[in-house]
This record gives sequence, C-alpha cells and structure tokens, in this order.
Amino acid sequence: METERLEELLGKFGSRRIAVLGDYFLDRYLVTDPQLAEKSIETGKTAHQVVDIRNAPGAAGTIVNNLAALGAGELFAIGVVGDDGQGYDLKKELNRRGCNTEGLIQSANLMTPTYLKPLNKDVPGLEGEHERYDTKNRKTMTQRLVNEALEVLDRLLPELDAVIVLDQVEEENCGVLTAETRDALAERAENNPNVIFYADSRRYIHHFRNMIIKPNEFEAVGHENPLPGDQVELTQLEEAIPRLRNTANAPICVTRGANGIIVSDPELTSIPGIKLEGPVDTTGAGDSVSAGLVLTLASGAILPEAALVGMLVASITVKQLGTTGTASQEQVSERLIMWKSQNES
Ligand SMILES: Nc1ncnc2c1ncn2[C@@H]1O[C@H](COP(=O)(O)OP(=O)(O)OP(=O)(O)O)[C@@H](O)[C@H]1O
Ligand SMILES: O=C(O)C(=O)C[C@H](O)[C@H](O)CO
Repeated sequence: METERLEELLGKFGSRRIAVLGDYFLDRYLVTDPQLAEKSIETGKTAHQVVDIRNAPGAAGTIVNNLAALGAGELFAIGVVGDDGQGYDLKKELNRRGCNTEGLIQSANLMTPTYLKPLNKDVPGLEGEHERYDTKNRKTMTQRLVNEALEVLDRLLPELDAVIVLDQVEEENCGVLTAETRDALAERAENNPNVIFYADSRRYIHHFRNMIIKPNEFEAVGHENPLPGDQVELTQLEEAIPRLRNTANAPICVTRGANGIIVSDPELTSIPGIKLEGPVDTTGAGDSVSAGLVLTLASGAILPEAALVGMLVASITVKQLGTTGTASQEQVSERLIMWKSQNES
C-alpha cells in the first residue's frame, strides 16, 4: 500500500459510525507497591497495598478503545452489564472516549464482567501481573435482555457503517451473544448488505453466519489449546479458509501472531507481520486488529488493505506492555513505512 492510499483511507475514519455489540468487561488494574506490603494480623498473609487504580474498557470495550484512538467518527456500545460500581466505571471510561453508551443495558440481576488485575508497579508487562480475579455471570442470559440489545441495534442500523460483534464469554449462552443472538445477527447481516458485519469470538467463531469472521490460526484449523510456540502451517490454512468461507457464507480473516494475517477475499492473500524487537504484550491484540480492519473497510478499502491496517494497529499495541494499548493515525502511518522497508529488503 502506498502512503497516499493510507492517508486517503485514514481521512475517512472521522466520519464513520460504528456499533460494537458484545461482551463489555471492565479491566481494573490495581497497581501495588511491593515496598509498602504489609502482613495481615488476622491471616498472616500479605496485604498488598494499592497505590493507583486504572480502569479501562475491556473485551468489546478494547475494540471501542482502539476505534476511538484511531479517530472513528461515532461509536455506539451495545451490550448488557450489571447495575453496580464496575458498570458505572465502565460506562464512565467509554464515555470519556466519546462512545455513546445508551445501548449498554444495565441489569440488577447481573454483575458487570470484570478482569481484576493486581500488578507490581516495579515489574513492567505481563510478568508484573499477579493472579487475576474474574467476575463473570454464569447464568443463561435472559431473552428479554437479548431483545433489548437487538432493539438498540435495529434503531441504530440505518445510520451505521459497520457492526463489530465481540463474543468474549466462553460459558455457553451466558454472555449477550447467545445462540438466538447469533441467529438474529445473521438475519440482520443478510438484510443489511450496505452495513459491514464482522465477528470475533473466543469459543464460538464457527457458529457465526453471513458476516466476516476473524478466527486466529488455531481456531481456523480447529487446534484447541495451543501451546506457546505452536504454529499452523500455511498450507493447512490455505486448505481450511475456503471451507470456513463456505460455512460462514462470508469472508474470513485469520490472525497469525507475528506472521500477520491471511484473508480470503477477493482472493486468498497473506499480509506478512512486522518484525518487532524486544518483548511484546499480546493482550487484546486481536481486538486491535478488529478495530483497525473494520474502520478501514468501512472507509472504502478492500479486505487485504483493511487487514494490513489492522495488522499495523496491532503491531503498535503489542509494544505497549502491561496494558491493552491503542494506536493513533500518525503511528499507523509510521508503521506502514517500517512494514514497507522490511518487505522491500
Ligand atoms: N510477536 C508479534 N510481533 C508482531 N506482531 C504481533 C505479534 N504478536 C501479535 N502481533 C500482531 O497482533 C495480531 C493479532 O495477534 P494474534 O494472532 O496473536 O491474535 P488473536 O489470537 O487474534 O487475538 P487475541 O488473542 O487477542 O484474541 C497479529 O495479526 C499481529 O498483527
Ligand atoms: O482474557 C484475557 O486474558 C484478558 O486479559 C482480557 C483483557 O483484559 C481484555 O479485556 C481483552 O480485550
């Protein structure tokens, strides 16, 4: 891609309207100072001392975060959270990023899904994170709440350029993306060909229909529980992608970690990754790809161009250690130059 083409696409980001429908989590980082650690008189265990609290939108919120940093025009959050302090903090953080949260339905019967991440302020990156505490709902999502979320989507659809679906909750039907929601979305996607529909899912990516799907390389070939260092052969992906495309009835984007991304349309195209020096933190890397890719596609790009931008965005965010990072348009432009120099030499 030429710099001028990238600038042309970036120039349209500010007028795009995108809804992110899915599982909104609160990422709550408790920054502890080990020098201040105390011992509990009652239990004898360490009482870690929190010196700072950082709240960030997680899961579907990570996509919003990335879209906002890339300068997307209007953002709409659609999902279901609890009527609690975490829900308040999550909405506050989304609003701070300019995201409309009227479609984030609050229910007193749910807890706001939260990743509570205590960390050691003196150890950067993932290594500094303590054990994590997750708050998740383990009851089936009610159809009433699903319907409310779909009503919000239906009201917004005529004005939208794209809908990004993010299915984070692995417990079946316990998040907003239940089997019924998936069917309803497949129907919306079919009936609204002018709106881009795109889905990513931790566990159920193979169940989405009529919309672009983004499995990673392991999910694409059905390799469950990959070990660090595992890779999938290119030939295996080349065989799997046409099959996936048939089943999904829509284009496929497969993320391959440091090796970049492969897309199915208009023809099978591999976008090499960027070679990066030093440590990376891939938390939320897939969400960065989704934000960059869909915003670029909604700005008039073809899929390989959009995937390249998604890859560039993720290559910036993985270098931000200990946080689910974001990228600005300026950083994306710089990264394109780096990618071109690596691929031309
Ligand atoms: N080591 C790395 N070096 C360069 N880029 C990387 C590296 N790891 C990840 N990326 C970038 O992040 C993107 C997504 O990575 P990966 O395939 O690991 O994510 P995913 O499995 O889709 O996401 P997630 O784990 O967040 O669901 C890659 O396509 C690439 O752009
Ligand atoms: O699931 C994990 O491992 C995460 O850490 C999730 C992140 O906190 C984040 O919410 C993903 O966007």
